[in-house]
Amino acid sequence: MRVQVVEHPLISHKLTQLRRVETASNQFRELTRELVMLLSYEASGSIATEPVEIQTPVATMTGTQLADPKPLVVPILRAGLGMLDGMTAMVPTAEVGFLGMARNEETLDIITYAERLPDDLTGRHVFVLDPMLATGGTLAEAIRFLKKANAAKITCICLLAAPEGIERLREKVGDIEVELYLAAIDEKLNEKSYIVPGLGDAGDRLYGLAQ
Ligand SMILES: O=P(O)(O)OC[C@H]1O[C@H](OP(=O)(O)OP(=O)(O)O)[C@H](O)[C@@H]1O
Ligand SMILES: O=c1cc[nH]c(=O)[nH]1
Ligand SMILES: [Mg+2]
Repeated sequence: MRVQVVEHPLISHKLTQLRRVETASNQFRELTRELVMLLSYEASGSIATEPVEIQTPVATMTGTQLADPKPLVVPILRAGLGMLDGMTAMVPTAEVGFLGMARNEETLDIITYAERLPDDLTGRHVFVLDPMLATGGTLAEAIRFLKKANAAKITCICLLAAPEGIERLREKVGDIEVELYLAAIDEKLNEKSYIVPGLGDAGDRLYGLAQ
């Protein structure tokens, strides 16, 4: 698994604003959208393209377009939904599938309450969106679904990760090609498996209420 922290002054600035406890939900949503647009520029660097003949007002030329099969973007509900808009703005041909997952805050078990993915992902490049990689349980379970459907390549975009979660994910993903793009790797998990210093519960901060 390849892990890349995307370093850029705008990402650092916006992430710092996002972390602040006083940042309200509407601002949190806008910052999330902007951060995903910046991260997706790097994360989509290996997306497949093909040549296309076009006519400009002056001449014909061979240009470039995103190739088929179309990339699939999969936000993990709830919090990943806050990243969808920024991603589809940047990757206009993308199709969208959904995974609804919640971690039981006592046992840390993952409950999958919604799954709307194509049955067959053979040859498809899948982008998974979830702002937080804490213990790694949620992302590992999402990758298991995508592997089962035969995805060719999986690129995960997260805002924050804990080192413990990255290690767990590394052990779990096995032989499939997985990339992980992040705005930052934080210090650790606390006793409730929240990322420290983190930004709190991303879903609650985006949508303003508890599950
Ligand atoms: O790495 P893990 O330990 O599995 O934790 C990370 C998960 O926790 C959060 O979702 P949550 O379960 O709070 O659901 P929500 O998005 O509905 O708030 C977050 O968005 C990840 O999906
Ligand atoms: O810090 C954390 C850990 C899990 N889920 C979150 O939203 N935040
Ligand atoms: Mg939550």
